[in-house]
Amino acid sequence: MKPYHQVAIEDCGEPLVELPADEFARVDPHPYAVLGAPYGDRSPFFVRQGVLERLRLAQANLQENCPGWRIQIFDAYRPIAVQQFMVDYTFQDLVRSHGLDPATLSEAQQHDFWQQVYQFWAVPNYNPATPPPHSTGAAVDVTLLDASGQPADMGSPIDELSPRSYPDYFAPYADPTSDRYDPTRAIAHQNRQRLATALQSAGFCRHPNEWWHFSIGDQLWAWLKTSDRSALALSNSACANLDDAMDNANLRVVARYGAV
Ligand SMILES: C[C@@H](N)C(=O)N[C@H](C)C(=O)O
Ligand SMILES: [Zn+2]
Repeated sequence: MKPYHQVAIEDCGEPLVELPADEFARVDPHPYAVLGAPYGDRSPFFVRQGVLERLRLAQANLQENCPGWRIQIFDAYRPIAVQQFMVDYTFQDLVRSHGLDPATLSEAQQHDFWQQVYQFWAVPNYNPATPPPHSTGAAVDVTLLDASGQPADMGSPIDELSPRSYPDYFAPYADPTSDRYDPTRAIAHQNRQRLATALQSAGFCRHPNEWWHFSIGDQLWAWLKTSDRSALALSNSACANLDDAMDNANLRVVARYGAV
């Protein structure tokens, strides 16, 4: 259990809709589908209706600051069976990358490797009170394409199990007055900030360990909102939109999207 699983869920019933290919760039072929992840008749490029609207806003925000740049969708909706497949795949891949056989690990080794996996991946939990973020249709893994359509340098690939994935990992190298200044790493930091500014100004929250993972309306989002003291000072208005989904009268926060 993560702390954000304590947040209550009241599914608002918004449908899953496909991210229009003419509006949002996609990573193609889809990296998990290529591995054989069991999507059935669902596409990974679906989100809840309200999340699509916020992504449109995020891309417009991005293009105000960086004309011609686009959000590229790496992953969005993920059935729980796909979450299970990817968690198992990541565990096996990690173990093998250490020259070990997953079938012959000691208990201590298994524990250590699973901890590394779950620092970045959510548990494939079928309990409707604690769904994995992507299984709610509220979470997206995204990066940027620059004005020439090339992937922006973000400093490390999506899904890398390493500290380089932490959003501010390159911040110490980005200050031109510091001895540690490094122009290449500074660009990666700037691009991560561009991405975060675009998404956050549209209402998304970023995963604390992953520069690419953003969500709105799920349990992690609601939990991060309660940690934000300024959010608690919002007026007690009706739940007209996602930002107002917090019930400020008793400081309780409700996630709007359950697993679909
Ligand atoms: C690892 C990454 N692709 C991801 O989506 N992580 C989050 C936390 C998840 O599994 O929901
Ligand atoms: Zn994610």
